[in-house]
Amino acid sequence: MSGRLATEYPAYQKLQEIHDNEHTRLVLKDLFAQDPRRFSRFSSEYVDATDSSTTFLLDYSKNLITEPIMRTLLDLAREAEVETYRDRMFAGEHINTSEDRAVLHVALRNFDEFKIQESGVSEVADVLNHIREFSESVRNGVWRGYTGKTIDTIVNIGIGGSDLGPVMVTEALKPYAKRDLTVRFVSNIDGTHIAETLRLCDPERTLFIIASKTFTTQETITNAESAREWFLASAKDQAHVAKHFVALSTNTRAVTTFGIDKANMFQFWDWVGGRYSLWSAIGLSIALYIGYENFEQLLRGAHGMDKHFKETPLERNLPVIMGIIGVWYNNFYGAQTHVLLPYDQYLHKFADYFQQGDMESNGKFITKNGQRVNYQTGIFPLISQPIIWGAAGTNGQHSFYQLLHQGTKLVPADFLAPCTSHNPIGQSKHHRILLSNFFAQPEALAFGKTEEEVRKELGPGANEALVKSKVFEGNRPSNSIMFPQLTPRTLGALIVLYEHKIFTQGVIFGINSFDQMGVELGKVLAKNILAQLNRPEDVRGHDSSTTGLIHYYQQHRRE
Ligand SMILES: O=P(O)(O)OC[C@H]1O[C@H](O)[C@H](O)[C@@H](O)[C@@H]1O
Repeated sequence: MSGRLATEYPAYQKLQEIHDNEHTRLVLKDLFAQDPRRFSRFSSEYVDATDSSTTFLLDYSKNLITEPIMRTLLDLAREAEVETYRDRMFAGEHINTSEDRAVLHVALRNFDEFKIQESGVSEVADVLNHIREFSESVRNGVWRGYTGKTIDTIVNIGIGGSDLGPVMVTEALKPYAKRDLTVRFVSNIDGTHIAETLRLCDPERTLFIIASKTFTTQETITNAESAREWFLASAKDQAHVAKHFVALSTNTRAVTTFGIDKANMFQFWDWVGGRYSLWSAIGLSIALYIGYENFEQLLRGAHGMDKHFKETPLERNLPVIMGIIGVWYNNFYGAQTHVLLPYDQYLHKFADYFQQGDMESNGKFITKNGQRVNYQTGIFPLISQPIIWGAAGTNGQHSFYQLLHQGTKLVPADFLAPCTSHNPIGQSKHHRILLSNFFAQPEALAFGKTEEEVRKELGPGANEALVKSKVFEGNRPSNSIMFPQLTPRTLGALIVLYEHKIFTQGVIFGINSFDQMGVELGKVLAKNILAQLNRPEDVRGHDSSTTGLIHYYQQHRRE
């Protein structure tokens, strides 16, 4: 995050040389054959410092790496000053330079361990208490709606970071949920989203959480207004809003202007980035759904990984290891994407969540110093940030895995799975089948199937084209992450593993991972266009394509 171009570091040049000279020899089949200890050399078990049941295994041995490569990647991390920037983050320095803000999501789950000085940090415990009291009163039926009935549905209205984290975590931790409480999420401005959600709600028993850091986001405010209108159509009296609407925000004035009582506002602070906010008041829907104790376990699991990231030497620091291996593929192999493959249905929103986490953090072409990251040196463009995608369980195997195994693109993958399912139906028959796939896929990707093996299988006289089409070249890298069971605490640790991986890569790339200037232009243009939609003669200042599209809409609409 010094803002220097990654390519300027001596270790970067060295990595380029290693790649140029050795990449043809980096063949997983050979690397494993040459070194019987490869698994133990390149795998590590994480154990939470204060709770030994929070643990996972990271196996990164099926990567195109050797010890000298890892050493040089670690040199790169050191030259980029990953440790210094990490410490500056934890110290509350304003490392988000473009917005002149501290980056302190770590303070939300700190439980007073690290000393952090920044205004608002001392209020974290109070907000957690507020979350505890409120969630308990809703869950135990003390909090009642305007007709005296208990709440049975929570509707979180928010978008981006005010939606994706709670969506992912409430799905992931469903086994811990109070099942007579339903949680729903409305994010899209498309009226269909709120309309279809409200169809499922009873105004007397629904609690709306308006989640927006800024409380100015067009989608959220518009959806919130529509929800209030829908609610008042039944409740009639504005005074009843207080029992059914609460806000999560940093913007007290906008919340009260909307008509939500300050007492029903859960505060957070400008040093919490949207995509790092599920640990803040934005997690209220999580606490309501799984209970405050479980929410706190999630935070404690997150804190454990913070401690690991802060205190472990780089060569054993798991987020750093994942980060530098990612840099190896993105920058030296020209990999353009990274796939997240949780073999756990409860994690089916994991990739969606990290699409924002990773791509909104690091999808930037300008360094902190305002230089353009350089491309097009050598064969591969130096693409510094991957596109994140993925799907849960074996579904992907029946869809896009064809490309993973035999396509022309290198797609580094992370496989994740629990040893024990929360649903051991059929005496865990399902889970054993699931896991057999979790073990098989990385193996197939790494080691493939040779032409010789195919020939043997097909027998003499086999069609040549058929033989070729059945060959798996292998050598496709992956990480595998296994954990005993998906608990709140383990989930907290896993999310933070990725958060700090993203941090590490952002520092190496020299970019500011904590602003999001790239989302602004579209918003400004949409505002301008919204004012022009009524009449064709108002449509001005656009290219012919945009003008043509708006005119088509104006001709065909039926409103
Ligand atoms: O929480 P809000 O202020 O409503 O912001 C919601 C989202 O919108 C913005 O466009 C940002 O790109 C996201 O980072 C943010 O999470």
